[in-house]
Formats: sequence, C-alpha cells, structure tokens
Amino acid sequence: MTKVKICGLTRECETEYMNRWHPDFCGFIFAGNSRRYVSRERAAVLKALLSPEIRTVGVFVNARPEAAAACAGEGIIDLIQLHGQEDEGYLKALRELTDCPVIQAFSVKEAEDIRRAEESSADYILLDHGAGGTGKCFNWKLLSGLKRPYFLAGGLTPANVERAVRLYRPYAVDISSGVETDGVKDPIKIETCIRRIKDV
Ligand SMILES: O=C(O)c1ccccc1N[C@@H]1O[C@H](COP(=O)(O)O)[C@@H](O)[C@H]1O
Repeated sequence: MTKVKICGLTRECETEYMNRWHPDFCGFIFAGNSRRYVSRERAAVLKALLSPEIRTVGVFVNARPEAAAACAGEGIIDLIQLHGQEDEGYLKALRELTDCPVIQAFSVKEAEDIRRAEESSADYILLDHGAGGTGKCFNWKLLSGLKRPYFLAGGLTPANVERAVRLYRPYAVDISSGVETDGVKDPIKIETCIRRIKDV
C-alpha cells in the first residue's frame, strides 16, 4: 500500500491531526526561506507530541551536512530529506556523519531528470515539480518506465491524489500545500487525502 507523508508541520494542533489519521511520515521544514520553517527546538517539541510510530523527516535545502546529521543525532528526525542541489559528494559527506536514511528530492522537468534520480545513491528518491512546497504538479507521464520506488510530491491534493496512486503506485505520496487552507493545515483535507489513498 502506498505510504503517506504529510509535510510542513508547524503547530501543536497538527500533531493531533497526525495522531488521528496516522500518516507514515511527517515532515519538518528546516529551510529558513519557507513559511513552514521550524527551528530544531520547535521540531523537537512537535516530535514529542507525535505517536512514536509516525516517522519524522527533516527537510533541508543546501544545509551543511553537519546540521542535518546533528538533527538526526538528537533524535528529532528519523530520515533526512535533501531538497536543494545536493550532489553525490554531499551524500558521501553526510554518510560519514550519520547512518540516518536519506531521501533525495529531484525537480522533474524532463525525462533526463528521472534518469538522474534513478542513479542516486540515496536510500529513497522523491520527485517534485520544483523547489518544494510550490503546490504544483510535474508531468506525471514522465513516470512511466521508472524502475525505482519513489516518493511522489508536488501539487497533490484531495482531488488528484487518488488518481496519482491508482495510476502510478508510488512508494509514498508527499503532500504539503494540498492539505492547507489559507496556508494552514486543514484537518478535513488531511482526512480526505489519507482516506482516499488508503482506499485505493
Ligand atoms: O514545504 C515547503 O515549504 C518546502 C520548502 C523547501 C523545500 C521543500 C519543501 N516542501 C516539500 O515540497 C514537496 C511538495 O510540496 P507541495 O505539496 O507541492 O506543497 C514535499 O516534498 C515537501 O516535503
């Protein structure tokens, strides 16, 4: 069954929604220019409120490997998501600092981007429209023929997530903007998305 990641938690009440609807993963955004940014201290507070079986993902954009590894070392996150221009050299440096599993995000514009993602040495790959948190889909037709399991991200909403899962059977779907109303996580949209994914 396709797994679910709800990304960009910032508020205590959102941890209650997560504990009620149980996505497999929840994400904290550590990129300073995101409106969903949380500090490491704030993420630790939110993590403590989550059911222990929900795995937490720290989203980093071109951060120092030491910063991502330290966050994992403190137990705030269970996985590291790299959502910038991090390359194989970065992955190697990170692996020397931590054995925390890594999700590497790729911006998909053309078939070549999918091929690059397939070659990544990261534990997981994630395919997104662009810089992250944009609420925009990429051309899903580019997914056909992809041989590696992947997180599908970018512009997923209660209206399109069921179709995405039915057609492409990703390892996981990753949703942020699509479960918000006026920039705030919306419990009805979260419930609807998770129900629709689990019903496929
Ligand atoms: O959500 C953000 O603000 C964000 C900022 C910087 C990097 C990644 C970010 N989020 C990631 O973006 C995708 C999908 O977002 P959306 O559903 O299209 O809004 C997801 O992988 C988030 O982890």
